[in-house]
Amino acid sequence: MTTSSLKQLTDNSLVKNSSFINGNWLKSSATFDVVNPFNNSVLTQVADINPSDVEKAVIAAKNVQLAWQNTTANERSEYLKKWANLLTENLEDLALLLTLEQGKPLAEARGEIKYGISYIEWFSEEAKRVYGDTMPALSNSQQIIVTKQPVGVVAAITPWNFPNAMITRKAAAALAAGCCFIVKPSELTPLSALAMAELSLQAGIPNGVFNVVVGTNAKAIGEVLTTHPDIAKFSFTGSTAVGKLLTKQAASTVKRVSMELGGNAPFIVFDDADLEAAATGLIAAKFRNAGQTCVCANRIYLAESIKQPFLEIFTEKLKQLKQGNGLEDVQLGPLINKAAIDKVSTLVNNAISQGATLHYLGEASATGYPATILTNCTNSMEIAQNEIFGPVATIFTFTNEQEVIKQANDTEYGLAAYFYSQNINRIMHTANQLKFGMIGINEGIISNAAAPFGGVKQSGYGREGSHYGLDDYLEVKYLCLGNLV
Ligand SMILES: NC(=O)c1ccc[n+]([C@@H]2O[C@H](COP(=O)([O-])OP(=O)(O)OC[C@H]3O[C@@H](n4cnc5c(N)ncnc54)[C@H](O)[C@@H]3O)[C@@H](O)[C@H]2O)c1
Ligand SMILES: N[C@@H](CC=O)C(=O)O
Repeated sequence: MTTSSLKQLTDNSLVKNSSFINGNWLKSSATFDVVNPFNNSVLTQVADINPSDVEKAVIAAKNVQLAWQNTTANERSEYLKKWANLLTENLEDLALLLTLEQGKPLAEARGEIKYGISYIEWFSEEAKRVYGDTMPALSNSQQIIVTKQPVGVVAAITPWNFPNAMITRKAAAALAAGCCFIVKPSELTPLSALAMAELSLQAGIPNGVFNVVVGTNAKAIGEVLTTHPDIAKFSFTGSTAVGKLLTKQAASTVKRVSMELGGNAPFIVFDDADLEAAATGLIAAKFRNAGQTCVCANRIYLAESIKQPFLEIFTEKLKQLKQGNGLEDVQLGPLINKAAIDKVSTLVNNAISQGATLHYLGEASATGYPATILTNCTNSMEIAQNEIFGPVATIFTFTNEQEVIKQANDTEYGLAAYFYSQNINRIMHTANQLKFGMIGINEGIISNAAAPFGGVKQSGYGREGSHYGLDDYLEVKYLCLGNLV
């Protein structure tokens, strides 16, 4: 399967070319190109929403908010299940679309669609478990009752690196809680979001409950979504720089805000680790999505005594990864665009000029970046303090536990961290001291719908997935029942 065209889809009605508002496809005279990052060919054109039309989505969501929140939890659960089932029935087409617009290997794209569906399935069940509370009152004539209510209309902005799952992780929780939802996906990957909209229509989700606005003027669209008084909550996944800006904007109407931002994950291999397992975990944590993942291992700390044997195992594994067109039998796809390649290239060149050693350089396609291992890295290098977002493994060494924990925490980010050890005392001590929202212990892949995903420090706040994932979409309401006799 190598022709790289949307014609390969079994059901071409999944290819939609305009924003989805109130159950309708909103045309616009202006369009933008959606490009396949592997060969830079234009896949299709999509209507570029005029930012003044974004308010139509807000009005549509507001108009139906009360009716949606008054459906029963079971009814919302059924809608979500139908949507999930339709995504499952169309898994192959959705994966193909995702690879074509984003570049990741087809097997990974299938994995992302299943991962995205798992959030819809998860929250279709959690919808039924929005429990309240009662508390002992200070007087026998009063009773304290706590209920939970949907916050209201939710707006979201999502990135290109997970065009499906970063949307379902928010939308499914919002819809389950009883909130109507508007999302602006990345302009680089709008087709996956629009296909999900088509399937929401087929699932019978009422008009106005799920809306998708697509356009290139992210700043202006973002301004509407972060400042409109009829939007109660704003949820963002993307870079820390943009997250800071949007947080400020949302403050003007004191919106509830969730921020899923960038990461700079340390990956520590202690001298008592199972080296084979650690190398396998590192391949997954570092090279998934060609290193374009917020939870990617960004700094790899090896105990000095196991550095050589570990590097031998790791390098051998890395040599097995083939890079190229995501539709062929490869494990590494292209980077998203030329700017991404240039950024990675600059970080690597600067690291080498600052003393890092080029230990391994793989082969790359024209639009990819070669799988790379740099040794002799130090925390003061630019590459250690920035998200690399590419297939480059940077190796640091350490000689004692306290030193490596200090180095691992030496970052403004706090999303994910990983370490490998077989000593339970060391495991608990290290896990407790790492200042990150998620810790992989002897595990390189930590994301799943049952677990709370999110960061601390400048990686943001709020949690997605798990039973915690509903909290951001619910208001706690206290009822004081008085004058009881
Ligand atoms: N913590 C998480 O769960 C998580 C998940 C995925 C990606 N990320 C992060 O996302 C980043 C990569 O994605 P990206 O390059 O798309 O990030 P980005 O911040 O550049 O863009 C994310 C989204 O914001 C929009 N945007 C950009 N500028 C805007 C503005 N001024 N106003 C309103 N919207 C604006 C973009 O169009 C896109 O839809 C990385 O930093 C990665 O770590 C975090
Ligand atoms: N890869 C993350 C999202 C960040 O890029 C995930 O595992 O959900």
